[in-house]
Order: sequence, then structure tokens, then C-alpha cells
Amino acid sequence: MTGKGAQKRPTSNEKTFEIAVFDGDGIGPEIMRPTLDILGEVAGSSGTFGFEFQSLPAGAGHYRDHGIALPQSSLDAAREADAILLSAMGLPDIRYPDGTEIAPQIELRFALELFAGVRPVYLRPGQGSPLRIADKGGVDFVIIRESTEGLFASHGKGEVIRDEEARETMVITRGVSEKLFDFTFALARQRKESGKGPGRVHCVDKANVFQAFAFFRKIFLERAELNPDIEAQCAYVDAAALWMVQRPQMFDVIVTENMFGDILSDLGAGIMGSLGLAPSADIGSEHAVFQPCHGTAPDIAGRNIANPLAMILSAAMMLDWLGREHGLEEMVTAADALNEAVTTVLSSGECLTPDLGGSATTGEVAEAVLAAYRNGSPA
Ligand SMILES: NC(=O)c1ccc[n+]([C@@H]2O[C@H](COP(=O)([O-])OP(=O)(O)OC[C@H]3O[C@@H](n4cnc5c(N)ncnc54)[C@H](O)[C@@H]3O)[C@@H](O)[C@H]2O)c1
Ligand SMILES: CC(C)[C@H](C(=O)O)[C@@H](O)C(=O)O
Repeated sequence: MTGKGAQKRPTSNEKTFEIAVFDGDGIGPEIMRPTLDILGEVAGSSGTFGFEFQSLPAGAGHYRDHGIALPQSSLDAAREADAILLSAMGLPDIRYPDGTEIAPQIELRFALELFAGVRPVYLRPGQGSPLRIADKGGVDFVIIRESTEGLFASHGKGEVIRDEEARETMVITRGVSEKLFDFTFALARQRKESGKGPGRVHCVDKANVFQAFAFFRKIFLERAELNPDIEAQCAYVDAAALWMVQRPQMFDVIVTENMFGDILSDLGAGIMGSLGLAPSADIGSEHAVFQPCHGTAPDIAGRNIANPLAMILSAAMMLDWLGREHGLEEMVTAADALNEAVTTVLSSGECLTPDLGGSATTGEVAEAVLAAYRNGSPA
């Protein structure tokens, strides 16, 4: 895909959303292509919204070829867009001189102040899990990963002293923490009202050892007092990791620091059976990026066997977010229908990529989702 391309001619009462698209590296383009096709069809069957997709360059391949990972023009266009879709970026062999990898997704989170990384952990009916215990009750919780500070505040600022010592500094600010916790309590309330959760938030930290985390927890408890309808709990990250495996049903919404959220969300993906099932949304006050939790999977890139479901579910999160932001109920309904279509495909178990034990291709799984969407489509 190059340049701007309207998926269909907008009708007069239709809102057209500009979507910035980062195809990324590795399996990125393979999972993005069918996802845009699905979004095109979802919009096409609605009378109220449409999309214009704008493909933007960035990533490890772009850095290798042009010496820059995220061109200013791409950042500017992303800032102007109504929402941003990103597949995955980075390649282990392409690195900056300091030894770290190209990661424009971090730059976007910082530049657009996307403080809340929303990472659902959800086992669908009939879906397998490496956790035997998961069969005894549904797993359905959301990790909110703070995404602009914590240990990642040190990104690009660390130092190695005389080849003897290395330092990185964690930052927790009151301003970002308050916004993060307010976002988290609001999400827990939304889940409670829709019957998805009991209305419980766990603040996951390491407040027993680090002042920064004691401060994080203090602000959490202050904000909890302003949200008395939601149960507020605190847990240390090591225990929380254990409980995610041993009794994941106890969690509803987890809120945590950037680095902890990065790690725990991959653990969540493990509980779901594959990183290929783990979507995410990086949300700020004015912008949002929707991308899977997984990376560019160089080990399977170019073989058309990448699981597209995390990317498709991230697109469903985009539909939901845009629908709520713009008061378009039909978009929220379409997001639910797309989610249901993924559940149908996973529950039947007939069309799965190899990461889930199947032999279907990326395109076949995306086609199966589209067929299930057409069958259950709200339109
Ligand atoms: N958000 C991102 O863009 C992001 C996230 C993580 C890693 N990365 C980058 O990706 C590159 C590879 O990192 P990694 O190998 O540690 O993590 P990875 O997520 O790319 O892969 C880990 C494992 O999960 C599998 N996997 C991931 N996505 C899959 C999918 N959709 N379908 C089927 N299997 C899938 C891979 O084949 C691999 O075995 C690195 O350059 C890393 O920095 C980017
Ligand atoms: C690739 C990396 C920069 C990224 C992160 O650490 O945020 C990834 O692990 C993620 O979870 O999105």
C-alpha cells in the first residue's frame, strides 16, 4: 500500500477517519495487509464511518536504508491522524551504535504522550491455554502498562562508565501517575458496568524496595480514595507474576510501571497460548496507537504463517476507541462483532496458524475472521 487510499466513496452522513499506518518490519506487513482489508470491509458495511489509510515509513529497515528510524514527516502525519495502526518494528541485527535496537514505537509513545498501554488478557470459550487451571474458570483481565516513563524514561539516556559500570534511571511523576490511575479506575468502572469484571484494580509495583514504587503506590492509594466504587488492591510484582499463573481469575484490571507491564503482558500472552493473540492500545489524552504486543518475529517472517489475530484484535480496539471518542455507537458495535468473529474462529479451532497448533496461513485465518464477521455482522 502506498500513499492515501480511500476504501470506498464516503456517503454524505459518513465520518471518514484518517488512519496512519506503520507496516513495520518482519511479519509486520504480512499481518497489516489483511487487517486493513478487514477494516475496509467493516467500514464498507457501515453507513456511518469510513477510513482513509496513510502508509508511513519507519522502522529498522527504514533506518538501515535511510539512516533514520522515524522520519519527522511520519511523526507529523501520525500526530495529524485520527488514530494510528502499527504492526511491529525492530530487527535484532539492526542496531544503533550504542548497541540498542531501533524502536520507533517507544518514540511515538513519548512524543504523543501515550501514557496508558492497554493490554487485555482474555481466554475465549473453547480456546486452549498452557494453564490447566484456566479451564476451571474464564481468564479475563486487562494490564494497564504505563508507557511514557518508569524505567523506559531512561531510553537513549543510559550511560556506560569506563566499560565498568552501566546506569539507567527510573522516573515516576505525579502528573503522569495521576492520569494513569484515573484512566485505570475509569476502565475498571466501564468493565464493571458492562458485566466484564467485578470493579477491582491491582496496583503492581515493588514498593517494598524502591522509593519510586512507594511513591507510585502512594499516588495510587490517593486516587483510589476518589474512586470508592472500585476495589483497590496492591501487589508486589513478583507475587503478581505467580498469581497470574496460579490464580489469574483474581485479576480484573492491573496497573503497573512500564518495564513491569512490558514483561507481565508477555506473560499474559503466554497464558493465552501465543503472542499472536495479544492485542494492545497505547492511549493518551489526544492520540492513540493500536498494535499487537508481539514483535516482528524474524524467525517466521516471509512465510505467510504469522498469526494475524493480535493485529486484527488491535484494530478492533481502534474501532472501539474511535467509536467511544466520537460517539459513534455503530463503531463500538462493529468492534464487538469483530471480537466475536475472532472468538468464533478460535473456538472452532479449524483454522489456526502454527503457533496455535494449526497449519493455516495468515491469509486463511484473516479470511476465516472475515467470513465469521459477515455471518454475525451487526449491519
Ligand atoms: N511492539 C513491537 O514492535 C515489538 C515488540 C517486541 C519485540 N519487537 C522487536 O521484534 C524483534 C523480535 O523480537 P522477539 O523475537 O524477542 O519477539 P517476537 O514477539 O517478535 O517473537 C517472539 C516469539 O513469538 C513468535 N511470534 C510473535 N508474533 C507472532 C505472531 N503474530 N504469530 C506467530 N508467532 C509469533 C515468534 O515467532 C517468536 O517465536 C526484535 O527486533 C524486537 O526488538 C518489537
Ligand atoms: C520492542 C519493544 C521496544 C517494545 C517495548 O518494550 O515496549 C515491546 O516489547 C512491546 O511490548 O511493545
